Amino acid sequence: MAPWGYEKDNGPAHWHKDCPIANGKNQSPIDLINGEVKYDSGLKPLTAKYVPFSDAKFLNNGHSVQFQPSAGNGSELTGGPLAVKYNFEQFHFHWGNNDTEGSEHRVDGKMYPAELHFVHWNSTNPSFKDAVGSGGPNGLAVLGFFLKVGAENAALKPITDLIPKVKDAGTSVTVPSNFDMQAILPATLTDYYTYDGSLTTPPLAECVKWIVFKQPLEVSAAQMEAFRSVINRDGKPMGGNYRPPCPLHDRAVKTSFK
Ligand SMILES: CC#CCOc1ccc(CNS(N)(=O)=O)cc1
Ligand SMILES: [Zn+2]
Repeated sequence: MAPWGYEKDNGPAHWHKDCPIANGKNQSPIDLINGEVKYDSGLKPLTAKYVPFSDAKFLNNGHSVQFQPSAGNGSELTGGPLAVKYNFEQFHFHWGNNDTEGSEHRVDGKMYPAELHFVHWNSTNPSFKDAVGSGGPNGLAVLGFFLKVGAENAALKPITDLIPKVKDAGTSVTVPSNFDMQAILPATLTDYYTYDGSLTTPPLAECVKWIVFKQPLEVSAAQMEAFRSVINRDGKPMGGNYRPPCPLHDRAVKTSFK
């Protein structure tokens, strides 16, 4: 199979050939249906502490654009549905070629123009790769933020301003060390959906505690256009790099809000 992607000949419908777990019972993303979720008063507030990175790259890996520090720096996620501390690994985006599509998760069938994922790994593992392969839904914790078009996002501007430098697959740039990742997050990490799921890209491992925030972040139309200028490894616009929703099967989606 050609390397996986989102085109007709290598997209989500093909992924099961290399990753049979694609047809598993704990796959992501899903459609978050408000009439079927259950409020859980036991969900604690989430705390994300992101400290400045001295040497981080912003790169085009052919299927997304990704902020990737070279090694751990003590940025961590705790609380919410998580029993232990999780280390920050990377963040990346999924988006569409127009404002009616682009997010991976949906809310009552509604798609947002984009979705931002902050990937973290369970610190009881020796490494990120061990956490992916650790089995069960506590290997990784991914924060999902919907993006909608509105005001310019000043916190993401240092990143969206770098996009022209990583237009082509396989390119990367160094991110200025004064980039403040914490500023991307809302002041309080409240009102989220959480459920046990998987990576939404190969290897599709069912190792993820998903935490998807109800409140979208805003980005400007110009920032959305920057994403839409990114090219994938086939030389085509990368927009459309989202997996469609997967069956919920017998999973529960819990909410931190009523
Ligand atoms: C071992 C291994 C591996 C690959 O690790 C990843 C990590 C994150 C992702 C992105 N997946 S998502 N969209 O669910 O955050 C894909 C592969
Ligand atoms: Zn993702």
